[in-house]
Amino acid sequence: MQVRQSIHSDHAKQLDTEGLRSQFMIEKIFEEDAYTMTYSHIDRIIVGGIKPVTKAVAIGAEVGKQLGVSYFLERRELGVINIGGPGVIVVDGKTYEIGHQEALYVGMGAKDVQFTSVDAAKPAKFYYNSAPAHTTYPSRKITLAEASPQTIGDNATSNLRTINKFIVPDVLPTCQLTMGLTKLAEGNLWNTMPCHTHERRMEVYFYFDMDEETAVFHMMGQPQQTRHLLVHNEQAVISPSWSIHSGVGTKNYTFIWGMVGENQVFDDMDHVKVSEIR
Ligand SMILES: O=C(O)C(=O)C[C@H](O)C(=O)CO
Ligand SMILES: [Zn+2]
Repeated sequence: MQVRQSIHSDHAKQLDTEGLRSQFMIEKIFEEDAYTMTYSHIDRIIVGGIKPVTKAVAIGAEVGKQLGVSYFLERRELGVINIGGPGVIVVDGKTYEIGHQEALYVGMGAKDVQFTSVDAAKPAKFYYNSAPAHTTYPSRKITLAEASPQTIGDNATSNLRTINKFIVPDVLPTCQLTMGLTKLAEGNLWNTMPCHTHERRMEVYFYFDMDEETAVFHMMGQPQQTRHLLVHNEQAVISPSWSIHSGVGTKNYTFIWGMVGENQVFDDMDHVKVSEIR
């Protein structure tokens, strides 16, 4: 498990490229037949990927020890979105078939969660976020059709995109976690511009569906102290509450956003005018 401490905006604005990358980027999300796990002190979100190829993968008791509990989800909830081939998740004996771009919410208290791929030649890639929880809400699969899609932006501003809200209060109850998947239309490059902050929630962006020789310039920092991070395929960025989170790609791409914090109101954003960004 990698641990990232919270970071103050006054500290962040002093950092060079390597400093920014080591604080905010998660460069490797998927490893074959294993899980990865990054624990951020910012709202105590956990971020990672699970890629079973030849065997089932579970987040086992070893993590319970690091979290000070006896198993991973003893005091946590989990959101998973599969960006790979068809997969299966078994939660305490109950089987969920999770296809490409389908999601599973797992409520607090699930003891045994096993991840497998249906076809080793097209392995599932389960990207996940986990947040501290106070009660158990029912585990549930969410399909893309159920994910409350919203198409916004415009070709003229190169930001036409569809936001698929998988894990939001309109779809199912959770303690604090919200997650969704935003897909940019072909020829469109900008996400979340005009940009925003939300002091009440942190957010993690995970970029994927990117070709080898493409990149996203992810914008971060306070609105008048912006910096950028160069992101390649299947890399994630931790965005503290004080930071904008927006990006422009050299080609269209898809990303998963996950939020944890004070409220779950998707539209509760403090928008920043483009003319006011520095
Ligand atoms: O494309 C977008 O705009 C988004 O996906 C926005 C994120 O979901 C977000 O920042 C929510 O606060
Ligand atoms: Zn946001």
